[in-house]
Amino acid sequence: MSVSLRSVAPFLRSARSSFRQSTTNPLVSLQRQTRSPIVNIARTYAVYQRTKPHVNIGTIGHVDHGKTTLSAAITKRQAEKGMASFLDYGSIDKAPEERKRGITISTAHIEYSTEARHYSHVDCPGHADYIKNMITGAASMDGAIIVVAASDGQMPQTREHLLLARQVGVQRIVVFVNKVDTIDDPEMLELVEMEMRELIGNYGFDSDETPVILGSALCALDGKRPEIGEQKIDELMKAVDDWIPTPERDTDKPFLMSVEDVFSIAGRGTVCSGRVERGVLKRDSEVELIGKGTEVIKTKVTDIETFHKSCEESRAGDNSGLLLRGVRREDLRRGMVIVKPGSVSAHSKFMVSMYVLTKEEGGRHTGFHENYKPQMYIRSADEACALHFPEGTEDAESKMVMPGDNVEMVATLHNPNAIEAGQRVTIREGGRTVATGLVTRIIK
Ligand SMILES: Nc1nc2c(ncn2[C@@H]2O[C@H](COP(=O)(O)OP(=O)(O)OP(=O)(O)O)[C@@H](O)[C@H]2O)c(=O)[nH]1
Ligand SMILES: [Mg+2]
Repeated sequence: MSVSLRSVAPFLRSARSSFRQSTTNPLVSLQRQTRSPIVNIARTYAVYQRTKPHVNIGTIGHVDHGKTTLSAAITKRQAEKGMASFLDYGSIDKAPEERKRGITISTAHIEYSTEARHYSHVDCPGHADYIKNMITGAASMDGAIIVVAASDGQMPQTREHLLLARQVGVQRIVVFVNKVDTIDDPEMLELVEMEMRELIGNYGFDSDETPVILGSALCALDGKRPEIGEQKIDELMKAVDDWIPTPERDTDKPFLMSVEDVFSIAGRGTVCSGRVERGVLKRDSEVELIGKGTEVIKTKVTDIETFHKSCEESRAGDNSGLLLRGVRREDLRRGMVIVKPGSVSAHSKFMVSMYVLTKEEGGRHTGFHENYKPQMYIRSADEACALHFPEGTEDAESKMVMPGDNVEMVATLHNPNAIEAGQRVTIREGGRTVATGLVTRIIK
């Protein structure tokens, strides 16, 4: 009995590539095309640092509190240690120019290292841009530095950014209380720190253990008053190294493959092909199939083929075909997921934070109302859905969502599917992308 999965491979490949094209997220591809000089410098530099664990972080916080100044100061300090290229304020704050070219890149991507790790750092210029970048996936953050000016204390965007960081799955943050050069009264500084600890606690971050560093980004950048300048940048980077965990590698997570195609091979059984999103699966492992209504199908993977060869295991990033024991072809369809038992369940109702594309970005020309019914693309699934305003929204009946808006809505799927908080989705209608979204909370 040795009919190879290879016989279906050519078909499998073409099916997959055409699917890819149809679901390529326009935001992501735009982002790829937009190469700023900063990114290129950073790339050249990054080559030397492959050996260190990589972490994505960024500066967030209220307008004018010193995010860009701090970002520049970090590169200056790390450059002095031979672990970055110095980027001055002007080269980081290129955002307005970049903004004209594409919709995602209104943030500068900066790279540097510490002794311990390699960082990609995003300096988020403004509120709306930050939200858009987080939702569209242009900026992914494993941790964040929240900047708050001692002269102002916490402001509306300090709170909104904390909330959004939490919603997109950031578990730990470090607080930098900036502009302490403008404050003479030590009690005032203590108060700012206390208030910040309380605030971050309200948003679910650890109020006691979270490091809070008090310093001046401007002094660090200008090489003045080292006790509140460069020394504080060193303390900040130490805190970031110690407090923000290195993200779990995809291969360490529970196995998940999204089904793109299903075949039956005479004499062998049913094969599902797709790209392995995370985890590692060994041959003869038990798995569950999720996405056929609320039913969970339990089965076993009796053979694995990756890159046209039968193999012992399939890992994150592989395109694999999995031979499933005792499952009928009719029970399977594209969009279902094959997962490690118990790791994922199907849901039909959840909150989704969306960025609605403008006409120029290829989106709708007009707004939409309550009970809007587009298609939702979730991994390889294409599901009918309905969007409603959250309960208690004022004037929900007449309210409109306009192109360019950020909005959080309740999505209801016609067919339940494997959904997790942090999952990115695409909202499409009549073959074009209308919005990109991020699942923030499961309801049902
Ligand atoms: N006195 C003092 N001024 C500072 C310090 N850090 C930044 N500034 C000043 O504060 C202003 C705003 O700084 P930015 O770094 O542009 O602030 P930002 O948070 O990036 O602002 P947006 O990107 O517009 O949200 C600038 O004039 C800086 O020179 C500091 O430590 N002390
Ligand atoms: Mg800025």
